[in-house]
Amino acid sequence: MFEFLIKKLKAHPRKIVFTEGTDPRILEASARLLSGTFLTPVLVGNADEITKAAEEAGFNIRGAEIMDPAIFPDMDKMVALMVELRKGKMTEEQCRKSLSQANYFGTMLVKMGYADALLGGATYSTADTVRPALQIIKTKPGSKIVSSCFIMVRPSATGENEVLAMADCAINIKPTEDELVEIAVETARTAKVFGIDPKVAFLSYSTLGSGKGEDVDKMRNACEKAKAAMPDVPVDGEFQFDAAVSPVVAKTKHITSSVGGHANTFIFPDINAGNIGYKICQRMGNFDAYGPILQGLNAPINDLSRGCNALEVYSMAIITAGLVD
Ligand SMILES: CC(C)(COP(=O)(O)OP(=O)(O)OC[C@H]1O[C@@H](n2cnc3c(N)ncnc32)[C@H](O)[C@@H]1OP(=O)(O)O)[C@@H](O)C(=O)NCCC(=O)NCCS
Ligand SMILES: CC(=O)OP(=O)(O)O
Repeated sequence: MFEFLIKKLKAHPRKIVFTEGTDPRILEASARLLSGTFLTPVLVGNADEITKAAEEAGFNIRGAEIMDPAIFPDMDKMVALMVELRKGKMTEEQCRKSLSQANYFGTMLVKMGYADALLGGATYSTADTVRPALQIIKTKPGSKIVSSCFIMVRPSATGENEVLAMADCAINIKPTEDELVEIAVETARTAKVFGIDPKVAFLSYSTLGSGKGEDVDKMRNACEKAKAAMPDVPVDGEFQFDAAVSPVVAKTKHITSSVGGHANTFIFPDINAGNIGYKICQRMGNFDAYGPILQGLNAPINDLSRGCNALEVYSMAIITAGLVD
């Protein structure tokens, strides 16, 4: 599934920071990465503890770099840079304290060029993984917000994978109309990277006015703006999920566009719907969930679900570093 990214990495090998250096899933994924030569793990933590955890779990991590904030020789330089980047929002003392933690330290390793990418969140919550990136790395030029999407993959009977994109399931709690437009544009772009020809549905509890309410209006208005923002991509809504994916239901609910019944890129109204929706798909629909893949951030940093397994860590590491420009 991600061979195209491995090929890219083989041409330009990278280093990726893992903020949870002693987690067995991270160690297993690192061992697997080290058996290739395209992505070097940089494990954050105490070297003795990491080595012991790897030995106990039976994983060979020879070749991985280990970076321990407690003995990092350039810590003063790192603190000074973080104080400058936080522009009066954090004191030197607050920055030094933050940098003793793997999430902030790892993010600064990327900022300072010690590594190319970062993957965290095996035990850190999404908020604690993403906040340092929002504060230090910031949005890339042209983006107003950082958002996220999941690439959902399920093998089909034909042997071809069924691949969907879902957003925003992890970052923006209650996106505004304009934020939903930005999320849709970024998600259509991400979908294309993963071989999806996007058909974007704005989801709701209403299909084309069948239900009333502020949230329906928000999705309908955002959908109209998204159509204007990406005229070359099929976009439609507001749709209920069944009308978005079932051609029969789409016909019954009088949808005439090519998106109805055939959507593969889903924009949820808020994080409640998005997070619950992708997890239902993953746990009851047998989809593998890759993400949350952050969009609009000025460096390749990604989060994991704490429910992830080692294979998902391995794949997300390749996705994260493979998306380096
Ligand atoms: C992402 C999240 C952690 C940010 O929350 P927060 O840290 O409380 O946010 P704050 O408002 O204090 O902002 C912190 C910084 O991030 C920036 N920021 C916050 N959300 C942002 C976004 N979506 N895009 C870009 N920047 C953002 C703020 O501008 C601020 O920058 P500054 O400190 O330089 O001024 C929060 O939106 C969140 O908790 N989201 C849900 C995460 C979650 O639980 N997901 C479910 C499981 S995946
Ligand atoms: C993405 C997500 O839901 O993360 P977690 O399961 O860690 O909360």
